[in-house]
Amino acid sequence: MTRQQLFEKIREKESFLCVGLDSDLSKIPSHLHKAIDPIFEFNKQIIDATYQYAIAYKPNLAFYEALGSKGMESLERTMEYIPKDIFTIADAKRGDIGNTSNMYAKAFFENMNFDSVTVAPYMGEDSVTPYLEYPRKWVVLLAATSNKGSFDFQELMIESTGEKLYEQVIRKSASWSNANNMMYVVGATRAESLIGVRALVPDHFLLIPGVGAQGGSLEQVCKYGMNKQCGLIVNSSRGIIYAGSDENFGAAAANAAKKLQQEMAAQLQLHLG
Ligand SMILES: O=C(O)c1cc(=O)[nH]c(=O)n1[C@@H]1O[C@H](COP(=O)(O)O)[C@@H](O)[C@H]1O
Repeated sequence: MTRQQLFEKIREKESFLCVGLDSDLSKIPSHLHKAIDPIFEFNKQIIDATYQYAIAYKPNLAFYEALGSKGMESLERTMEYIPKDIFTIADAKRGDIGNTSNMYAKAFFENMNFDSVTVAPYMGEDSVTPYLEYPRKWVVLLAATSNKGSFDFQELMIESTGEKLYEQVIRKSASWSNANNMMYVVGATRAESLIGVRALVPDHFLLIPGVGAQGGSLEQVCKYGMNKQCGLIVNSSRGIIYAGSDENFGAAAANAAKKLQQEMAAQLQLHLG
C-alpha cells in the first residue's frame, strides 16, 4: 500500500485506527475454546466487528509464536481473513544482521504478505535496509516507545550532537536509501516528543501505540503529531479486543472501536478540515 492510498483510506473511513490483535488464549471469552481454532475465531469476530472503523490491523507476533505451530496457523488464517484494503502490521520488533534481515523480510512480506513490520534500530543501517528494498512495503522503526524502559536508552543525550538517542535514530535512518518506506513508532504516552519528531520527519507516517490501556491521549497525539496527510496510525489493542468478555465481546469491541473512530473523525476535521 502506498502513502497516498493510506491517506485516501483514512479520508474515506474518517479513521486512522489500528486494531491490535494481541490475542491471548487466557483472555478470550471461554465459549470460544470449543472452536477448532479459538484464536482465529476470536480474531475473525473482532475483525467483523471493527472493520468499518479501522484502517489497519496489527497482530503482535509474540501472542502467536507463544502457541507454537498452532499459533502460526491462527496467524495465517487471520492474515487470509483480513480484507485486502486494510493495512497490516506484523508487530515482530525484529533486528539482525543483513542476511538474516533478508530472511525476515521474506517471511513477513512474501510469505505472510504483511504490508509492514516493526523493526528495532539497535543494529543499524544494514539490519534495516533489506526490508526497505520492497516497494509498497513498510518498515515501522522503533523510535520513542511507550514503555517506562524507553528512558533507559532512548532518552540518553548524545554529547556530540546535543540530540537524544531516539532523535539520532530518526535523523540518521531518514537518510538511508528508500527511507520513504519508513514509519516510526512514537508512544502516545509521550505525546510531547512528537514536536521534536515532526521537526525531523514532517512527512513520514507514525505508528502511535499507547492509547487505551496505557493511558495516552488521542487529542495530544493529534495536536503534536498530525500532518497534512494525517501521518498517524493510532493503535489500541486491549482497550478494543477485550472491551467485552462474554458472548457479546464483538459488540463491545465494535463500540470501543467506534468511540475511538468518532474521536479521530473530530480530530481530522479540526486539523485537516
Ligand atoms: O511496536 C509496537 O506496536 C509497540 C511499541 C511501543 O512503544 N509500545 C507498544 O505498546 N507497542 C505495542 O502496541 C500494543 C499496545 O497494546 P495495548 O496497550 O493493549 O493497546 C502492544 O502490541 C505492544 O507490543
